[in-house]
Amino acid sequence: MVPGYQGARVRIAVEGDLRLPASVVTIGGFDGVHRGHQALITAAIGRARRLKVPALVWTFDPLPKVAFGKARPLAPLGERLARIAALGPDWILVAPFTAAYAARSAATFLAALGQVGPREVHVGGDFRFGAGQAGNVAMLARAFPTIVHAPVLCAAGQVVSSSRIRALREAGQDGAAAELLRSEAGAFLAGLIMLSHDLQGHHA
Ligand SMILES: Cc1cc2nc3c(=O)[nH]c(=O)nc-3n(C[C@H](O)[C@H](O)[C@H](O)COP(=O)(O)O)c2cc1C
Ligand SMILES: Nc1ncnc2c1ncn2[C@@H]1O[C@H](COP(=O)(O)OP(=O)(O)OP(=O)(O)O)[C@@H](O)[C@H]1O
Repeated sequence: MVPGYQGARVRIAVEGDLRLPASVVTIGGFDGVHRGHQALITAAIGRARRLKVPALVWTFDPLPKVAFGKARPLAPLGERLARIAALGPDWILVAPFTAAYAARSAATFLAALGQVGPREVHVGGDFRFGAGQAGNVAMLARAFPTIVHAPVLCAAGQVVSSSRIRALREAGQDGAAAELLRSEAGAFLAGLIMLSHDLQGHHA
């Protein structure tokens, strides 16, 4: 078996096309799918297995910070999806982050989230949503059971973040950046295999 391959099929949907009666959801741009993201997604998948409902990773394309011209992505969408798929969720939902989407209110976003039946939502404490970033975890928690995760730190005790990885790369510290992005050996390959299964499924 390929290391990291969970044996499950990961399905990809576009927001609006998917309705689920129940799920465990985690949400974010997940740029790079670094070790903090991996821990968050893996925890959400663990809870979904325990609750016997599908695990769904809700992400955005383009990344909001890229759409707002604040940063360039660490990796293209295909790599992001493959790295998420390698962690073994049942669904990856991609929301097209258009200007109209970014203008949606926090309440409108919560209504869309409701369509996938969140039994739990897993995010970090800094998660924001809705026009002007008006929505926060307190608002999310009023709508759905919300689990707020403490940030994963690196060996030096600093928060692992996409911004920090970008800064490390810009400073020529590629090794340190790669360490924060590290995942199980073969996991990226396994994710690609799962995605290709998914594409074959769609074309069958
Ligand atoms: C419906 C919606 C509207 C958003 N509008 C804005 C916005 O106006 N300005 C902004 O900087 N970010 C906006 N965002 C992006 C969020 O602040 C945030 O980046 C996104 O939910 C992903 O979370 P993450 O940054 O923790 O990965 C919006 C997000 C959503 C879901
Ligand atoms: N180190 C971390 N540990 C646990 N959760 C994290 C960590 N970093 C981000 N998250 C969570 O992952 C989700 C996606 O976060 P996001 O894509 O903004 O990552 P980020 O690394 O914080 O990016 P940026 O540096 O651009 O702000 C959010 O719910 C966020 O709180």
